[in-house]
Amino acid sequence: MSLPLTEEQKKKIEENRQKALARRAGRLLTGQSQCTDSGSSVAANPSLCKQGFSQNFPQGPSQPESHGVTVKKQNLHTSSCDQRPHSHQFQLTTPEHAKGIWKSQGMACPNQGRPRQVTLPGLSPPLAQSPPNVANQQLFGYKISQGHLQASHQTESTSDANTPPKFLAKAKCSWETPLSSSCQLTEDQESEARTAKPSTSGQSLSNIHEGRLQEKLSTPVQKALSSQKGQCIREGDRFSVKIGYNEELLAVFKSLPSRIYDPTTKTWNFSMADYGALMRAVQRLSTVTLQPLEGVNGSSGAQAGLPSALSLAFVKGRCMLISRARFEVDISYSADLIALFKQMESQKYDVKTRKWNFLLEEHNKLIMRARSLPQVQLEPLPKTLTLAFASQLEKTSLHLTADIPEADLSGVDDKLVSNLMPFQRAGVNFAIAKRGRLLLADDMGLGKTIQAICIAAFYRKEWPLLVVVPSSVRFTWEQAFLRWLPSLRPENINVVVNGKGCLTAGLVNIVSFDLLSRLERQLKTSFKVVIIDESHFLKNSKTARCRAAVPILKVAKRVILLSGTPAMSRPAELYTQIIAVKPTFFPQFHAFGLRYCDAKRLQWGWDYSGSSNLGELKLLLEEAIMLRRLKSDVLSQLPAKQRKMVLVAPGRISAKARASLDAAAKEMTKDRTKQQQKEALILFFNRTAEAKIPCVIEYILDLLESGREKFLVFAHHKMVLDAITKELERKHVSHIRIDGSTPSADREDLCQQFQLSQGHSVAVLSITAANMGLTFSSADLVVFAELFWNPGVLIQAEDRVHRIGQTNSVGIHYLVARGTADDYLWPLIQEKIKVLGEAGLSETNFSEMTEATDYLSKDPKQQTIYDLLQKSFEEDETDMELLEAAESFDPESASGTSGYGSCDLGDAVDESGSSASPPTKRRFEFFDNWDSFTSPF
Ligand SMILES: Nc1ncnc2c1ncn2[C@@H]1O[C@H](COP(=O)(O)OP(=O)(O)OP(=O)(O)O)[C@@H](O)[C@H]1O
Repeated sequence: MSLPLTEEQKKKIEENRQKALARRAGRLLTGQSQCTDSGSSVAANPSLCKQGFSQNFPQGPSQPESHGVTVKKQNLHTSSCDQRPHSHQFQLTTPEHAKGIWKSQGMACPNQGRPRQVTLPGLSPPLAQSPPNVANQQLFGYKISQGHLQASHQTESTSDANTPPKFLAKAKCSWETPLSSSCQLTEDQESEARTAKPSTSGQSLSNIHEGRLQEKLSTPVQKALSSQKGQCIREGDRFSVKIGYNEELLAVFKSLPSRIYDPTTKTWNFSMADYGALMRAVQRLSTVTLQPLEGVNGSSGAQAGLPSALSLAFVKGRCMLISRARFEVDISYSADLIALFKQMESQKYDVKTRKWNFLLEEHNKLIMRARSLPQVQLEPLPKTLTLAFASQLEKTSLHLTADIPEADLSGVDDKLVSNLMPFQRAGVNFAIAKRGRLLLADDMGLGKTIQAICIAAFYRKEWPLLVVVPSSVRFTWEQAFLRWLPSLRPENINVVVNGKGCLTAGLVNIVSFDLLSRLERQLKTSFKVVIIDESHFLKNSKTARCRAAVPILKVAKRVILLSGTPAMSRPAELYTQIIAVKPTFFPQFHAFGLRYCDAKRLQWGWDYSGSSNLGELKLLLEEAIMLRRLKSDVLSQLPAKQRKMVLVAPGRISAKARASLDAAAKEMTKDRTKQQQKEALILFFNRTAEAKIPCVIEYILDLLESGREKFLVFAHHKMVLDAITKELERKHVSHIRIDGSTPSADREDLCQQFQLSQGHSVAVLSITAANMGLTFSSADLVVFAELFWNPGVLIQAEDRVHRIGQTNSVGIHYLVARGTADDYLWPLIQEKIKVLGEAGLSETNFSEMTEATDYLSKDPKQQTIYDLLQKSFEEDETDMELLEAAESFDPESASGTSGYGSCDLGDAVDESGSSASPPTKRRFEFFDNWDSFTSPF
């Protein structure tokens, strides 16, 4: 990417060139007359003439003429192979005619066939043989086009039977004719030859010599018709060669010491030191023509008097950050710049990247000095980076570890502070050091919620607080606030459940992204403290969510963004989150796009979907915006299992489902016979399953949107399993399903399929059919869409993931829907687990590891139901009855207690897939076993 030379530079070059040409012409003519004066032909004393050349002109490689002189292609190169005519008549030989290959004179000369000579008096002999007065000779009255020599003069030729008449008539060649017709010209070439008539008059001596000089500098050797074309391309201080396969050339490549083969581009590249050698070798190859590098002197600028093209080339590049302390310069070769680099104290050359790098503290000095080099344009680091790394830029010595002070959390509830794990405490310190504006991007399950609550609580004086979350976790957030901040009363928390809600009614206001975009107009004053959970939901600036949230964030004093996956596919997704935290960073997206999104201008506009300079982006984010720890970084601080009770949104339960549930609950509290009570209980469970479906689906989709790739979803009712798989199919999410109807033989295969799958994959599993014997250790999250009254079965199901082979801490999410049977099942399960733990039969303590363990209200009606459940489960036959009854649940039936196929039967169903009723005995064996574990008393 070189810029045009300035007028002054051009003028200077032209002056130098003219002087050099004049000097050389003088020397050349002296040499020439010596040759002719001696009265011998070139052949008689070739070395003398050759020497005369070599003293003045670069040997070997063709050179581009970059001094404003038109390049005419002619091979005037002298050669040690003395096949030149021993006369003033210009003669060329045509070897290997059969292949149509035009061998250079520098090659070992062919001797196949007797060379036939065509005399062309109008053409001059080679330069070394030229008489002093050559002005009127048609030295350049032909040109090589695509390796063909084309002449436009009247040709006097000896008659040659092997020369095709057409060629003789039209081409008017002046070389020894080939023995075949391979030298025939195409129509295009003929017309090219016609238009290539030389000016035969008015050519000054200097012009002629200029032309010769150009030839000497820039002309590739005359090649045969089939010569393979290639091109040299400059790449910093190296160059690559773009050409197809050629055996001879490959041998040359392999002989060059600096050779590197790039398998990606399938090209060879070399250091500039080998350029001259390569071009000289190529000149001697008959099968290859290489277009030289623009502006580069192949003999490394060795000719006296000529300005080095390399030193004149305009180079443009930029600085890139490579670590918190160093930056590198990405720029093409410039001798002056290298000299400058070497003056820098902290200079280092990276042999791998072939780039120079320096300490940040030398950045400004380097930029200033580079500005004094007229041929160099070096772009400094962007302002955003210099601001973010200001401390490094100003440093005189290197302190790489950023000291983050311990925050004073004495104003935050002790329950929370004392429960923070060390890395969580460090996260809080980081946030406070960043004045409450950050993107907390810890891996999923590392406890971003507790950290965010702590950070927000540190700024409690600035509340009311706004918490924007995916709608499926609004109530989980409410519970987390209540759990970790006992100083907060439930009435201080306002969960906005619909479009009629008020955004500012509480001290803590929790709202979903979608409701925020509907309600933001309510805001008269801005929130000073805002938490955004799953902030990557804001990745697209055109969405209503983003349009509503970003203005709120820009004016807020504290912005706590939480995301385990801030960008799921490309850096462009980070932009809105970056400006939400630091509105002054990259105020224009385009600047961000150019640097980090590999922005490309296409026909219809700019494409920002790519990525570039990711290392630098990571450094910038980590320095100024983001804190990210992976599970593997803090594994030693994590419990093996992290259970989470997710209170799914009651608002998602339809009015019809709610009515059914209420009716079922009412039925249970009536004074009925034992059998009637059980029937009511069964109906209550079935209606719970039905009611939870929309919340479960919403939660699973939110997990997928949040970047959770692989997880297990356990459910009990066939109706729930069906609804989940149907939705995953609709969304084209890869998944497997194992339920009671899955033959044993297929289960292991499905399990393996899931274990080996890449990307998004969900295992939809029946609690009763897939809770043992299978390993799903490639996932680290288990979601229970439904609760099951036997906690032993739940723990066994959890352990499908938490087992040998699992290297991560495992997340367990229990979806609990308020106003359903879950209200009773959840405390009941915890109670049972507690009993097991006390008896030393379970290490698990749900009560300590989950939020909201005591949300069950003490309503007498509810207490009755709880008691009923507890009593029922203590009876041996209840499992059987529940399963049997649930199996026949048909949501469409009036009673809700009849019909088949709605509940998954676990291992009980006949593996042949028969829909006939499975043998009852076998069906319940499994539960009998589990009762012996879970109900020891
Ligand atoms: N210090 C802690 N003490 C007790 N429990 C904790 C602690 N930190 C996290 N947990 C528990 O770990 C579970 C996961 O935490 P949380 O949901 O905040 O993770 P996350 O990072 O937000 O995950 P995701 O990105 O999946 O939402 C929760 O049940 C939470 O209560």
